Amino acid sequence: MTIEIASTAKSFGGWHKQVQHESKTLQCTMRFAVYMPPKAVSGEPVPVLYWLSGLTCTDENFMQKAGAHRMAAELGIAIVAPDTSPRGDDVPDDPDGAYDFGHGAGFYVNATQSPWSRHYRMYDYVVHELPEIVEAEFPVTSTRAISGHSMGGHGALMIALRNPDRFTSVSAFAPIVNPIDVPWGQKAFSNYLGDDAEAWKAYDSCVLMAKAEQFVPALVDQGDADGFLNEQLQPETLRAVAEERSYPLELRMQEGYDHSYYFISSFIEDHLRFHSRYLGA
Ligand SMILES: N[C@@H](CCC(=O)N[C@@H](CS)C(=O)NCC(=O)O)C(=O)O
Repeated sequence: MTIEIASTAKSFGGWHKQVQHESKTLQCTMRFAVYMPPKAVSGEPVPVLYWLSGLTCTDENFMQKAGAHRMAAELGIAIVAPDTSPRGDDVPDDPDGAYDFGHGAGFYVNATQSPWSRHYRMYDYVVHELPEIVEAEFPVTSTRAISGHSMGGHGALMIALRNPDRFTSVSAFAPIVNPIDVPWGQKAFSNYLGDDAEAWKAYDSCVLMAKAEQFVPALVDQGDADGFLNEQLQPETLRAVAEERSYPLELRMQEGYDHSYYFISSFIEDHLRFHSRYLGA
């Protein structure tokens, strides 16, 4: 595997790098971002928090706007932020150019429907190819946590619920918890996965949590002034499942916060400290 370092910048004693590579899973050139804390830079392997961003994002939004580097440096945690979809002129996009499907909106699923199935395999990319590259190329351990925002919060919860042995802990900001039941999820899943809604359930956190046999500690923050709260996010549905199953979920409603990175940057320290307890960082 060949990777190319597209940019490097020192940050809080560690390094932020953008990494470009040919993805065999997604059949296109991809870029992801890595933050390496000072501990890793001095040669001691550190655990990794994978961050999955929301609609319209690239590898840049979280790294530039969340203010996570200071705490990751202090705790000795690496952060890896992939792009949110396959990219490039050969990768089909929403025919109307909508922001909630296609480029920037891979929804972390493996598409089964034409023309999406050739490139849109973000589930396999995040679960398998990305950690393989990161663990081969950087001074990290194979101890992993996962977090994300909105569509990426859906991705983080769903991936942790499906892979409890691969992640020590999961957290999310304003996640889409029940995509099979809300417009963003229904549009994406019907196109990527087809009309049979049974197939969608494999990617729905509420469905997965209801039948989970192994628990991954979970923290979710949700702003109550988030414009997407009632139509798209509906975290109370996940709370009800967690209570029913005695799942270790802490769901915090945060008064006055919206859907933006101002909200994420206000609570990212709590999320990093939460993960560090399980990562053994
Ligand atoms: N209408 C908005 C909806 C998309 C949106 O709110 N995206 C969130 C994730 S769901 C985001 O993180 N946007 C990028 C940013 O704030 O940097 C847009 O086009 O930006």
